[in-house]
Amino acid sequence: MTIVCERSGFKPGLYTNFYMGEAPAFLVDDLQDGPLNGLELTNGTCKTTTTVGDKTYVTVGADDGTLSIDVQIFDPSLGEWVYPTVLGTKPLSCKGHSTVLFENRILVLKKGSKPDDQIWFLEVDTEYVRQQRKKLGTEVVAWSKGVIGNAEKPIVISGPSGVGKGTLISMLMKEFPSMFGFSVSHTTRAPRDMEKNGVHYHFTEKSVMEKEIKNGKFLEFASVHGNLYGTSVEAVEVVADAGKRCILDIDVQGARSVKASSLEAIFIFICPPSMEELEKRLRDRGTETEEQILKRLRNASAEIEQGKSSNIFDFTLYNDNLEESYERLKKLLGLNGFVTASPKSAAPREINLPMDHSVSKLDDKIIINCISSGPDKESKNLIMLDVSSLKGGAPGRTRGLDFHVIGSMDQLS
Ligand SMILES: Nc1nc2c(ncn2[C@@H]2O[C@H](COP(=O)(O)OP(=O)(O)O)[C@@H](O)[C@H]2O)c(=O)[nH]1
Ligand SMILES: Nc1ncnc2c1ncn2[C@@H]1O[C@H](COP(=O)(O)OP(=O)(O)O)[C@@H](O)[C@H]1O
Repeated sequence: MTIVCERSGFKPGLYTNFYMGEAPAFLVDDLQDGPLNGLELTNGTCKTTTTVGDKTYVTVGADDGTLSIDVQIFDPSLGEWVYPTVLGTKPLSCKGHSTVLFENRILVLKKGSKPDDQIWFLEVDTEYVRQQRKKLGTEVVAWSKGVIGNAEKPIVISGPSGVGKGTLISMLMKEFPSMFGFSVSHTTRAPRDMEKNGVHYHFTEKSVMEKEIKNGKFLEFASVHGNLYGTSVEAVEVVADAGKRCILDIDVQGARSVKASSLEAIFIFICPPSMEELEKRLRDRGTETEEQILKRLRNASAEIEQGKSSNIFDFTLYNDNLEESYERLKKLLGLNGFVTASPKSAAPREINLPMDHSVSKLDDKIIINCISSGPDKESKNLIMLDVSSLKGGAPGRTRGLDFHVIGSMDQLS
């Protein structure tokens, strides 16, 4: 990838942003006659430009916190602005933003935002974006929120209906409430009597779910026993953001999709001691009609076959005696003899970036130059954003970020 920023006094890839009122580093308006036609920029709008290869990405947001950031791409081969398909949840409530190109993504720093919402990545040419571009046949960009620190690997649990997945997961969550969080899936099936929307599932209309699948909301989805089920990117990320380890209860097709995704996870398959016992558990549970029970039993053999023979699963757990199976599950998760149920590692460092800052890239480092003005002095801080061990990315969060203060200076004003 080449970075084309050839204006005089402008170092390639070093400083590709400006904010209305500051000296512009690179004027989009200069690209060609009138390339901003159609952007309708008004006062109070913040825009940045970043050039990647022969394309210019413009991010536009309002500095009054009312608008999210929108993206347009100027493609010189077409000589026109392209409005890309924007995947992922985009950042909201911006009070201005600055950008810098980092490899195949544009790092966006939101001004005046909370520490957990100030770093975002607009992926413009990552593997995921390239795949989606091919699939959708349009220009694609994808948002991914940046997160300081890392999260523990999620746990994917699969197995036939009635084997005891839900029971084992509930036991784990009850014993270790601060350690584990459940990924609440979306489904088009009807809720059971005791099931709560948003807790057990997000019960969703089929047409709505199909539309959301098209919009890239799901990490994986599958048709199971005649209904649609899917794990949204958000379902996994909210658990990780809360510092908990995410548990996914999904079928074998879903497990296969997760295995192929960028989400690193531990895969566990739960097996029944026999088909007779599985049928007994399903019938005794009393949540399905006879027709649904028969359908689930028919699907069970194929699921067990795939669970055992595919290379998806790291562990197979036979759920015969419940207490013993639960102990074995804890053992394979390394939880035996765990006394304090608080695994949280030290809280990641948080930094409140002041409104007045600029961002630049120096070699492989992101440098943030912050200026804070007090009544009688002005402080300047140089902060390095460590991006050397990024993990994840769209679809999902970009993790592994860290801040280091590398210099500060107070000046009397
Ligand atoms: N692929 C996929 N499967 C899911 C998801 N949520 C649940 N499932 C699976 O769908 C199947 C049916 O789930 P459910 O209707 O709750 O019935 P149960 O397994 O008998 O409790 C189970 O195998 C679940 O693991 C999801 O988000 N994605
Ligand atoms: N090891 C076990 N022995 C006997 N019954 C079990 C065992 N594990 C779960 N059950 C029961 O089997 C039924 C199905 O379990 P559930 O957790 O709902 O399965 P799944 O989530 O895999 O569909 C429930 O009534 C549950 O109480």
